[in-house]
Amino acid sequence: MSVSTNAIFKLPTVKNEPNFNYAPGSPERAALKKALAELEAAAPFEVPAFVGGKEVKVSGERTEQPMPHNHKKALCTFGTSTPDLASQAIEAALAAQPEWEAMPFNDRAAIFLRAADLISGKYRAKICAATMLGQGKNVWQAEIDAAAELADFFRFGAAQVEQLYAMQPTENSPGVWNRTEYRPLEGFVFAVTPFNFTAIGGNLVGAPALTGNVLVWKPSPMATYASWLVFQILLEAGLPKNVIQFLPCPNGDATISLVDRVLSHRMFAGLHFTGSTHVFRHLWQKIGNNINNYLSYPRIVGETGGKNFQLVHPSANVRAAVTGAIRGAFEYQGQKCSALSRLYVPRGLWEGEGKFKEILLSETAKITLGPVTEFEHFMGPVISQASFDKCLSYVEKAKQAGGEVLAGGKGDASSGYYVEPTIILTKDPRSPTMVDEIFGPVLTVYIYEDDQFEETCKLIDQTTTYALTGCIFSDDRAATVKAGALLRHAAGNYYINDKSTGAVVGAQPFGGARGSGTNDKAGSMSIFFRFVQARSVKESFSPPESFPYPSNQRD
Ligand SMILES: NC(=O)c1ccc[n+]([C@@H]2O[C@H](COP(=O)([O-])OP(=O)(O)OC[C@H]3O[C@@H](n4cnc5c(N)ncnc54)[C@H](O)[C@@H]3O)[C@@H](O)[C@H]2O)c1
Ligand SMILES: N[C@@H](CCC=O)C(=O)O
Repeated sequence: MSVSTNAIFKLPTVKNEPNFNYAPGSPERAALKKALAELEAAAPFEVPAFVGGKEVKVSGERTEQPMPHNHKKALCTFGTSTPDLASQAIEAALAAQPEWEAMPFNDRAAIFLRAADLISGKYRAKICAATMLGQGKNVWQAEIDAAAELADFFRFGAAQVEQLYAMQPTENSPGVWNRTEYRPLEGFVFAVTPFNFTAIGGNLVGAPALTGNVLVWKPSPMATYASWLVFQILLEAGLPKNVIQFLPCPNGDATISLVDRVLSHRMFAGLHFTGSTHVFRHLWQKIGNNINNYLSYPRIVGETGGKNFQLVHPSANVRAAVTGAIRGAFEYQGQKCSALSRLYVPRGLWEGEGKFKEILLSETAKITLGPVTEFEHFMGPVISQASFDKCLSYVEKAKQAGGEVLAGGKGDASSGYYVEPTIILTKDPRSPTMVDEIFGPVLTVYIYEDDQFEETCKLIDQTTTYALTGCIFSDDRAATVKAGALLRHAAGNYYINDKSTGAVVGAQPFGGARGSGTNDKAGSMSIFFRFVQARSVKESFSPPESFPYPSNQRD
């Protein structure tokens, strides 16, 4: 319920956005093909910065966001937002704050509900097409991200903030009314967003804005166009033009200077980050170094890397476990933070006719790689040359560590950044590809002895610094219970007889602990606590008019 001047409103009930399936002949498939053709024909788009309610053409060298499946062609170009522009952006955001935080919640919520409808309706094909061309997703991966998850973040976000605001003190002594007011943070929030999910970019700005915060948004250079579209949709939905400032910037020195300027501002009130662990730690250190400059202690929210596991128990349904492994490791080319990259299989299930290895390899051999515009491919390109090189360098590292390449291991970056779905068998459970986040389609398998199940759980728990996602396939309830306990701290999102990826807003709040982030659970009410400053208000209807207490009276 939300309070306006003359009524208490109740938000409409929200539901997860149903997925389109894009089957041949379906209207959504035709609409998507049309959107892809239109974007390809019109690209490269020029994406400006947006500061103080206006587009700003940034002068100087322009950077391209290439299409990963056809990297000679750019989807968009953008300039380099400078530290001075960042300073202007902060002042513009701060100037917008009083009006935005004073807007009744139901009106803020209505903007995000309307944006969700624009995403799932009018702009569905366009935002999916932009995510496919710019971030190298196939149709299904774009649909579950840019259409469904983004709409879910905005709709569930509104409902979760409504729930948060409804959390009120339960105790009121006679003549007293106690209330809690959830104020936005005093200052601005800085959102630094990753390339791999259009929805995450939207949520990193959307969650703080829903709770009345103003923002400076530095999108990923590799997702600039889709981020710009999300921003345009929010404006069309009625977001006041100066609540979010949009600052595109290439990686490297330019980003470092921009970030330094933003993080040294006295009114910096919160960081909403998703990306790699090392960048997050670096930002945290900078914030620590500036701690004496700030008006308040900034809220630091960061969801970061993973080295996600799948544990197969000897009782497991092998076909289900293989399917979980293939989808978990190779969908979106292993570029989900939740992607599977270390697989533990018991020796008794591994080798032989109809066993795990045979099914895994024969199914993987059916995967085709190709341009995102050819809908039949299960896999597409990785995001960049750097990612391509990283994947192949890890294949070499695995070989040097004694690993055997069972499938893939090669790539071709001549037209798009294609890395084959790669499966490595290792005898060393702490070899580099079992420990480091690669963020590509490289899966390493370790075979454990069937009677070493508990030891293997402990090994999984202690192998990496990450604790993002993990799953177990088991049809033995006692083993499932045992693993659940031994792996309690090894993953923030844990799945039983399901793959390690695919968390849904409202259903599986997302985030990991240890080196994987602050685990503030995107997609749940918890995240909104980080972007409010509660104020407790006590109102006395009959305040006392003399100071002594009864205990002060003489006997
Ligand atoms: N845990 C999660 O929920 C989650 C979700 C998605 C992605 N991720 C993680 O994100 C990573 C992949 O995304 P990415 O490649 O965009 O990550 P990244 O860390 O390279 O970039 C993230 C953001 O930080 C910016 N950035 C890069 N270097 C910077 C620096 N020195 N100073 C300040 N900002 C800098 C980038 O421009 C981008 O906006 C993976 O590690 C993945 O696991 C985690
Ligand atoms: N929420 C997504 C992962 C987002 C990270 O990249 C999943 O659960 O697969």
